[in-house]
Amino acid sequence: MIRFEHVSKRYADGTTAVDDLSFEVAEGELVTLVGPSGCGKTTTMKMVNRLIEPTEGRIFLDGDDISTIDPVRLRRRIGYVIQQVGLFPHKTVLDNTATVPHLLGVKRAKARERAAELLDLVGLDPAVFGDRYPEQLSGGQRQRVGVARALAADPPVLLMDEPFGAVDPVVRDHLQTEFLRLQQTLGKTVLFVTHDIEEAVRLGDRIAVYGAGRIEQYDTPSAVLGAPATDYVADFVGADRGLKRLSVTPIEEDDLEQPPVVHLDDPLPRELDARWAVVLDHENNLHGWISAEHARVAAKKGDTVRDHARRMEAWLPVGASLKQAFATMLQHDAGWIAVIDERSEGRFLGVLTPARLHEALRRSTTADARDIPRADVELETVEPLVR
Ligand SMILES: Nc1ncnc2c1ncn2[C@@H]1O[C@H](COP(=O)(O)OP(=O)(O)OP(=O)(O)O)[C@@H](O)[C@H]1O
Repeated sequence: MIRFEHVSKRYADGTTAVDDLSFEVAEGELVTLVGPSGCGKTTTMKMVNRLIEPTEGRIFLDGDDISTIDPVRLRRRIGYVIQQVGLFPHKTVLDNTATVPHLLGVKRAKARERAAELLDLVGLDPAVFGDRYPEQLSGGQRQRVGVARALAADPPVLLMDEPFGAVDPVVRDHLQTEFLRLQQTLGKTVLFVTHDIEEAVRLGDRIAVYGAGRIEQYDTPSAVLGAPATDYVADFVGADRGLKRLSVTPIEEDDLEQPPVVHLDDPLPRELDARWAVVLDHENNLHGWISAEHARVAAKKGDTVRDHARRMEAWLPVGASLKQAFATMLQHDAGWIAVIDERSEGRFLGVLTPARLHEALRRSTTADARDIPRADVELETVEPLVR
């Protein structure tokens, strides 16, 4: 979708901002450009919508050499979101969002209707926010309007230059989550500039790690964290890259253990093979859990599992990250968490234990380019604890 071929940019004062850059972004892919200040990320991005012209090389959009496309027409195919959102202060939120389609000839009423849909999509109720002016919004809300406005003409490509850079970490986290959700439905081709490796890892299908004017590594978050190509990349992603890998490694079905299972309407078991069992309903959806000790001591004649099952607090859908799994274990002080299939209304798939979590983390980096020796000592497996 976007292809850079030997692109360089040298400014008049002799600064080489970008040096012989070649890379490709596939259709529907979200690529984050990450690196320290001044390494050429913004220059790279602005060359795509021709706000900056390269000194050498060519850039293709959907097979077309962009130097042959009129810049105004080119920019209609490309949404642009920047940190200083640049909303028109004298226009309402709705009119700000409707501006581009209206300029492109869409009737005003139709453009406003579409704008309302988009505001809804980015989490702003048009009935509440539509008539406000930009100064009546929080920083996070302004950024949302910026994203809605960039999407208004439904461009296939989005360029986003530190769009969430000016808001506090909590709002930023929300905006990232919302944007990922949005991207799942929209499937735009996105170039996203950030200097924050956490953000790059969280959002990117692939990450381009920049050194001065060059890409040092272009790969998936898991590969960049698990096998940094150079010492520079290893330093940039940080000594805690192992921890960061937790957030990009999903829980898979193969990671799960199968504990004893009982059903809601079963008679209460007198004996269990373990200290607890998972309780399922008649469709094998997760209901809760039951402790063997409790079942043995508290049971009265004729009790069923339903009378003694406890709610399951610690659970996650398959595909959630190992970081979420770890956080959930800590939050609920649980030695294991249940994993369900959300697509089939909560069918129980198995449980993730700390030992399995460790194995999954290993799986995420089968090869470590820097050959850091692994600790091959297995700890005694501790029996899972359930409170
Ligand atoms: N108009 C210009 N004239 C001369 N040098 C420039 C110009 N614009 C940018 N540069 C230089 O080009 C280099 C790359 O700048 P660029 O804005 O692409 O970096 P960046 O990685 O986006 O940085 P930041 O994260 O700080 O925004 C920097 O050294 C910058 O000083």
